[in-house]
Amino acid sequence: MFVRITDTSLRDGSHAKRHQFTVEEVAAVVAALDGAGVPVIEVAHGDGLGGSSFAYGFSHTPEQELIRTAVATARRARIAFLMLPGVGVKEDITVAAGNGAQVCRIATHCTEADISAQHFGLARELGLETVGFLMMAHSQPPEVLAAQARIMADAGCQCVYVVDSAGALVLDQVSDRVAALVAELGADAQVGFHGHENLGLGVANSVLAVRAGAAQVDGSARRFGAGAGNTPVEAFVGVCDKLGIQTGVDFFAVVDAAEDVVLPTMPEECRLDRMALIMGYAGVYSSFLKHAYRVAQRYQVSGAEILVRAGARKLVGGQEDQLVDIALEIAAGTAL
Ligand SMILES: C[C@H](O)CC(=O)C(=O)O
Ligand SMILES: [Mn+2]
Repeated sequence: MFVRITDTSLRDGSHAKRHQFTVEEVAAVVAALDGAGVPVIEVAHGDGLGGSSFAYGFSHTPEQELIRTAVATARRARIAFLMLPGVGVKEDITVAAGNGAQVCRIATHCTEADISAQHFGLARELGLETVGFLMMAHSQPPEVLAAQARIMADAGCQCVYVVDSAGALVLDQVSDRVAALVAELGADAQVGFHGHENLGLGVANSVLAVRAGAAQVDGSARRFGAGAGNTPVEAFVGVCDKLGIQTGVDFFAVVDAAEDVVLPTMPEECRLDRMALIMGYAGVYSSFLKHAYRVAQRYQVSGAEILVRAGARKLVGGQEDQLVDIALEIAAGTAL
């Protein structure tokens, strides 16, 4: 059994770093992960191409420059980028392809796959490999996700990911969703899994995804990602070795890369603390974490309560501004 790993430290980790990656950091991380045999490395603003903005946070360095750096550094790894239709535009895909990126990952909320069709079409015309992200996958049952995956595959997506954006999926809930996509897509497209650590299940969930038929799995060195971070790629590689699942990644080299190269770029370790746990428990989009801290501080209300209410409202990516509404409600004493 083989699973292809994509490391997303330089994209999902961008949330945890408030999008402040430098060219030097990207070059160092790509060199280390590529040297360890990680086959795909994702580089972009945390919210994908075009994410650098007042709403999501401005990047330190333009993402296309970071992509060029990654492409120039990698010897074996394919460089991937993420884009959310509406945050980025098709021109961003063309520019990234021109900069040498090879894998185009298009993310939509898990009931909105239809907005990805023209982006997959363009990516395939440009000769890019295509991956689709069905975000907030805990919020829909397997059959709904499978139907959405079909829309992406028919539009030219070569691997549809079950994306546990909130780190809310628990064990069999991953297997069931991945299995439903595998049954729906058959030979038309692969299935992938992207986990978050908010309930401490990134590695276990990812193993179950592979056992249910996932051919691609995401992780981040040192868990560097939104919320409590992503599936720790070095631990996942070690567990795969023990289970006889081939990854092509050198365990000792990726452990060194995580500790010696990725960790120094992190503002702090991604923690499984109160806020992160509440995100997993309440089903809140992991990238809301830093926004919730900021809003809680500004309005002097409980960040934990903001997250509980965000979960109850079933907010989706792009609704970051509603965290302010929630904080004002809490400050006004409005009941949930
Ligand atoms: C834009 C999001 O951060 C994509 C992602 O990694 C997720 O939903 O999880
Ligand atoms: Mn993520």
